[in-house]
Amino acid sequence: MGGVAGGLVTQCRGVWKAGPWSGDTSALPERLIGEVLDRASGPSPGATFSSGWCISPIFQQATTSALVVQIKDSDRTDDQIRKTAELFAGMLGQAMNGSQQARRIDQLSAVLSAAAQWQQLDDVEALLAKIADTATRLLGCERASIFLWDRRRSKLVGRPALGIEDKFLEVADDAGVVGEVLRSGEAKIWNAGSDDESRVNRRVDKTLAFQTRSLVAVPMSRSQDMLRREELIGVFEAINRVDDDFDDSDAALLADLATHAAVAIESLQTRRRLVESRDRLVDDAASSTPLIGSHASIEAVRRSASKVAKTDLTVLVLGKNGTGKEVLARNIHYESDRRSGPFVAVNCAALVETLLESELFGHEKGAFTDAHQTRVGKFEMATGGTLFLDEVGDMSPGGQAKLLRVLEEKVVVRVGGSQTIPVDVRVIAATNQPLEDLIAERRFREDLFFRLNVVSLTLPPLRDRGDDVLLLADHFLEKFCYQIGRQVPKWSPAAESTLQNHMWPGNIRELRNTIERVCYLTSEDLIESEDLGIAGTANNRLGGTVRIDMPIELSESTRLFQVSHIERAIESSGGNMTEAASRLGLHRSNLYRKMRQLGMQTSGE
Ligand SMILES: Nc1ncnc2c1ncn2[C@@H]1O[C@H](COP(=O)(O)OP(=O)(O)OP(=O)(O)O)[C@@H](O)[C@H]1O
Repeated sequence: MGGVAGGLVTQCRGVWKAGPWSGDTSALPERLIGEVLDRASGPSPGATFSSGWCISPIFQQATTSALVVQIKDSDRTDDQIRKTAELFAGMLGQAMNGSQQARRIDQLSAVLSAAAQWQQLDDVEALLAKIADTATRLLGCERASIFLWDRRRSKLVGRPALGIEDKFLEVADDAGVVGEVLRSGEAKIWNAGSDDESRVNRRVDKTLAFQTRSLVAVPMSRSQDMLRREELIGVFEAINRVDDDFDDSDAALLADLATHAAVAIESLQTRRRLVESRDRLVDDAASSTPLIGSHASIEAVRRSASKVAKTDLTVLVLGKNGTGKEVLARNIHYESDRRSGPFVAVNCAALVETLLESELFGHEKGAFTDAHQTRVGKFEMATGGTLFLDEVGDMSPGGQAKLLRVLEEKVVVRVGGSQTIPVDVRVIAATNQPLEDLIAERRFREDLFFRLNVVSLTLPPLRDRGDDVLLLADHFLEKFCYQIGRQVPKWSPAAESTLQNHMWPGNIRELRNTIERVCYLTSEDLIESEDLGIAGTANNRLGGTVRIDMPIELSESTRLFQVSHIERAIESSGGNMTEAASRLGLHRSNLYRKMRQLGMQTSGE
């Protein structure tokens, strides 16, 4: 074309920049270029000649450029020069658009792959550091920082702290460029030299011994709508682009990162809150079933339970009714790695044979007449946790065969279904019956016994636990008094010796029920022996009436009578529920139902 200087000129935030450029740039006709571009319209505007320059505009998605050539001593006609300039401008525009698009695609895929990695982190500090790291790399800048908004204190808390180890930086939420972003909900760019110096919070630079030359900051929000202030969670800032000033394409890239970063931060915080509240619930549940007792036999059981808790072995807990088999099973569960999973208890004796199968393994809709809905069984419910099978010795032969299969294959098939469902469950079984005798009588499968009896723990009867009776009595007294808001009374020496001398055929459950009754029915500061209402005391309930200090309604006294009557039957049957039920003229499962109706504690619930 005969030009002596020329090349590409691009407008960057109001300033013209030449590059690539051949020749001297000092004479760049900035005003003329601006005028030509202001006038130009359409996708391929023609070239303009003026004052010895040929200017051919190039419009792209994000930037405005022009091919600019100084014309001197050309032997070509104006028309030839114009056509050539337009041809080159068109080609350049296409090439630039293509490379811009390719760069954008590269950036977006880098953002997506970074965001996928962020989702896997479960530590907030590590996540923020990783996000800042990604931004620094993708924007080619020196630092990136996330300012989380502490609305209550009107502060923006910078994390990670712009390069200072183990510290964080706090600024007022209306200061500097980040403050502007928070106020407007819009991206802001600041470049030294071309932008107003007073916009930058230099106090931060001083604190960090750092020199900010350029920065871009975008809002971070839970919603796509950045103007919804209530959804803003902070500001994402990148500082000092290494090779250039920041421009709109950097702001767009940072905004993409900010969208994904906000989602990752929010979901991690939600996950953390959920985990914290779950842990609190688990801790509450664990502390609500303490294994009280310091007798040597209990200490030994406690030690073995702690050891076995760390494994996934099946445990068989042996002991008479009410000795605390379920409490021990819960303790093993809460000491194990499965503690955040469910603890599901099933009383095998409380269910008739036909129901037990569907209770344990679930059933499909229509499997039998009453199966109106598909129902998940206890095995499935306990997945990830522990299944406590109480009174396993009372299981029917059919139930035993199915249980054995599940323990061996670790899959269940719902009643009426054909699909096998994998279950990851630790089984703790318990019984008050001598399983060896049941095996000899062919009432319990030997192979199932060996499956269950991998580790066995035996709980002694309460009468063999010495001073544990008093420890447990104090524990229950405090618990029930707390429940009804009553000052904790004291035991008279005679009451203490009655507690210690009683045989406790119903074991800890009987003790618990006795103390509960005492708490509700007496009001004195001192509990006398006869208040206990147990066999051998002057005014016991076996011999006559329970002493009641407080006036109570007829329905309540009827309930108490029934409770007392059932307890008496259980006690005099030595805790054997089948025998107690037959003494009361009830089927065993009906006795359990009645006990539940009366608010009595039955195990396996
Ligand atoms: N060591 C203990 N510390 C505190 N409370 C206990 C302890 N052992 C048992 N209990 C309480 O005694 C009652 C009976 O305990 P649990 O149900 O665990 O006995 P069990 O042996 O499983 O009874 P069953 O044989 O009838 O199923 C419950 O109220 C339980 O909270």
